[in-house]
Amino acid sequence: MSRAIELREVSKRYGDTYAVRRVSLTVEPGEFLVLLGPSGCGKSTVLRMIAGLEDITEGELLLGGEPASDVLPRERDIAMVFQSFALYPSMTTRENIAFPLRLRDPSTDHDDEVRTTARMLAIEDLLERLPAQMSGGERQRVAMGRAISRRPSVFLLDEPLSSLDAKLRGHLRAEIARIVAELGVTTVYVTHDQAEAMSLGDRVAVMRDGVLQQASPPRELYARPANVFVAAFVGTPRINLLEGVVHAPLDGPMALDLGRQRLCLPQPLTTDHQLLRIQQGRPVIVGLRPEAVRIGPPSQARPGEAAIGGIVEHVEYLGHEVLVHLNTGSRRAVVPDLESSRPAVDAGPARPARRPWIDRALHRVNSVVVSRSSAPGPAQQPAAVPPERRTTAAGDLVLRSGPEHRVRVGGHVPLLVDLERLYVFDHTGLRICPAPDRMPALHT
Ligand SMILES: Nc1ncnc2c1ncn2[C@@H]1O[C@H](COP(=O)(O)OP(=O)(O)OP(=O)(O)O)[C@@H](O)[C@H]1O
Repeated sequence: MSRAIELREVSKRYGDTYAVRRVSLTVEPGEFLVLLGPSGCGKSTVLRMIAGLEDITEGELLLGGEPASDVLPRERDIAMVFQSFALYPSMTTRENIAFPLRLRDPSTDHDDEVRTTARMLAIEDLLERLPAQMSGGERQRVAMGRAISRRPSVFLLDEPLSSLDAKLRGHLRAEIARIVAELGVTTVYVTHDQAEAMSLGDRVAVMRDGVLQQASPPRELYARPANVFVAAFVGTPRINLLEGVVHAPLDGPMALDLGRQRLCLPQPLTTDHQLLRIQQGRPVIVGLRPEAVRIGPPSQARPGEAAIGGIVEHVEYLGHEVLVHLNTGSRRAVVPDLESSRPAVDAGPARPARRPWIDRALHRVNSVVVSRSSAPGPAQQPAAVPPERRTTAAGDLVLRSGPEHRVRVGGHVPLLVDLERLYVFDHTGLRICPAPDRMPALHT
């Protein structure tokens, strides 16, 4: 039987510091929920509170609809697997898997249950081995076997794959998805690896600094991130985030100023774009996923695409695709918490400050583009990101392209931006385009 897990306004405080703040979240019976976030955001603490290994400072936990905050860990019918495979070194696989069963019922022979579990995990040929005689991946399978052998109603996994190499991680990830689906048990899985989270979870709950940011199915998380942090944490390469200013004159087309270039919003305006009008003159963060920008001249623009230009700074050939790093003369918006935990994707080796040829080339691009769209004056420069956090790294935009595109470092390329895939976040980081499902009240 699997049970629902419900956290109601749950907080955890260590001394004066909150590790988890007012998290409310329900995991439905049989659901696979992934807790995702950077190191130190409180994921493991949430898991440990569900398991009863940490007391809840404020709020309430319910298991299967029953208050459980004060229930002893061993009475919660929960199994947990940690990053480090907690196996008894002197016990064989068979004995390790049988151990929790023997604890519950010492008088019975549990061989059938052990065999069923071993078959499910494809470790039947390891039953007589000791942990020291197995690889990391095999040991982690045995640890899972031990956790699931007594068929818990809730299964908690804390970064179970993080100490394994990439190939094994990919393989075991698929195995975990299969096993959990087969068991049909309510599962909470902690990771800081967004690809792992997106591929495993029925829903992914993103945390930052102890606070739950959004809990949604993976597709929704990617397509409709609630805020700039979620947008940036999910997706590889990371979404391009640029400082911008909304330009919405009463008598002309609306646009987003990106420093030296401007994205003109296509007419007639979509409802989402119309709603940006109230941000006139305000600094915003413009988000463009790498697949929302393509190389192409203005003459090839499809409806809904806007033309800009950029200088190629770095090209990553990945075989099936090419990532092109460009300098468009915009400023990258920096999202605190992300920069240290997840480095900008494959931006290549650290480079010195902008090279002279880039300045010359940018001057050429900008003199063309700016003449089309009167550059914003200093008063219009966005202040969304404090100057001390602004990055001086060259290259502000990454686009994903087919391997057939051959671009030259230092070359100027025309770009087409799909404005149907445009994201805009306000100065607090909340998504305002596409408009949020629940619009905030207007303050007059
Ligand atoms: N026993 C403790 N005493 C004091 N602070 C703690 C304790 N345990 C955790 N913390 C703090 O609580 C915060 C959340 O920790 P937690 O382990 O839940 O984060 P996490 O998201 O799981 O990180 P990681 O991915 O690195 O494991 C961190 O700032 C951590 O330093």
